[in-house]
Amino acid sequence: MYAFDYEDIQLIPNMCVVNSRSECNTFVTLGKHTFKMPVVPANMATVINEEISEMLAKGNYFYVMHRFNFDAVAFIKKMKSQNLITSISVGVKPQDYKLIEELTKLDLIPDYITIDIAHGHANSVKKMIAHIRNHMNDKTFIIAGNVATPQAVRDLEYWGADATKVGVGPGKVCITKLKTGFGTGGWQLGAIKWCSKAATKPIIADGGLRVNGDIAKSIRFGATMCMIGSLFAAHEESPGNNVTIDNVLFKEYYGSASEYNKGEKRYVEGKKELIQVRGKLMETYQEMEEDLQSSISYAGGKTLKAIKSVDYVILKTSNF
Ligand SMILES: NC(=O)C1=CN([C@@H]2O[C@H](COP(=O)(O)OP(=O)(O)OC[C@H]3O[C@@H](n4cnc5c(N)ncnc54)[C@H](OP(=O)(O)O)[C@@H]3O)[C@@H](O)[C@H]2O)C=CC1
Ligand SMILES: Nc1nc2c(ncn2[C@@H]2O[C@H](COP(=O)(O)O)[C@@H](O)[C@H]2O)c(=O)[nH]1
Repeated sequence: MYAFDYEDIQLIPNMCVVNSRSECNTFVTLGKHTFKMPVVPANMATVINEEISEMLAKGNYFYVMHRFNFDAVAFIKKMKSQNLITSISVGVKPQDYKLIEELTKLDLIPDYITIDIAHGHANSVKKMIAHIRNHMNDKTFIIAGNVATPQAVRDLEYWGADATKVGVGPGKVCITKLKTGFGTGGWQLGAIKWCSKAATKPIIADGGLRVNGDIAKSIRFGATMCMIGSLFAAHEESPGNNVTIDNVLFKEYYGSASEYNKGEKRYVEGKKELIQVRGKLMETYQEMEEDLQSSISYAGGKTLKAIKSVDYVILKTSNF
């Protein structure tokens, strides 16, 4: 397979069928719910917190709360008391099994559960999917990952996942490729294409998106939703620490497998970066929505569906 990434591709316009880009609709359905945009902030401690989750849910945007030092029971109670969508992450450790049991007992079943581990094509994920299904039946939508191959997508779907998350090592603060030699870093868009051919359920493209146009490219190659860290990490509301250098405000953005998140230097596969603060989160959402509406118009349609079949070229040299 030819390995290519976001910057190696350009989508080719079709004849326009709208008079204004405001006619283009960026809505996407995942499970039982329809959201305003096919994007979700990464479930990382420097990207999302309870306040942002609540704000996104109220705005009808998809979110996945992270799983680090976090009281899922209290969070779900609070969100459900406001009739908001509930979406949490779990790992595969004993405490994660207990959490599923406790949530079931308390009748606090989340709308979405993301099983979030580095190497998601694993027996541990198979067991966790079975555990969730045993307790919650089909009342929750299970997203499982992360994976990198069609076989992994087929297995996770067969084990009961409702959606798979694709991307091992393409992230901005990821060092998996350097530390292990493995992953989709450098060819993430190719991996999305390859995996989506095997998928019968939605795929979430996770990591490696660097500009808004990468959302349309992910959709063209088979993603239903895009998980994004670095583009969402540096806003006034972002949970990362503030750092000021020469009167310019930055936010810390670090990997979930970095020493900063883990609190120890064991199996480190993530690093920390400073990103300049770019304003309010909702301003970025607004800009992303407008850019995606433009993408839909260039695709010659009125909905995201139009993007899925546009022609594209692979550039001889990267356009960046
Ligand atoms: N998308 C990506 O490319 C990556 C994402 N991450 C993120 O970092 C966070 C921490 O991930 P993770 O370490 O998996 O979570 P956890 O620390 O919760 O570990 C989950 C379990 O999987 C084991 N494990 C982790 N990596 C591997 C592996 N390569 N092979 C076999 N077993 C493994 C761990 O044991 P033990 O630690 O003892 O091996 C542990 O039992 C997550 O949020 C994850 O999404 C991390 C790396 C890559
Ligand atoms: N290899 C690692 N990947 C990580 C780590 N923490 C998070 N991630 C992944 O990155 C994406 C976000 O990528 P971005 O390019 O949009 O910034 C996130 O959703 C995870 O899948 C890590 O420590 N190591």
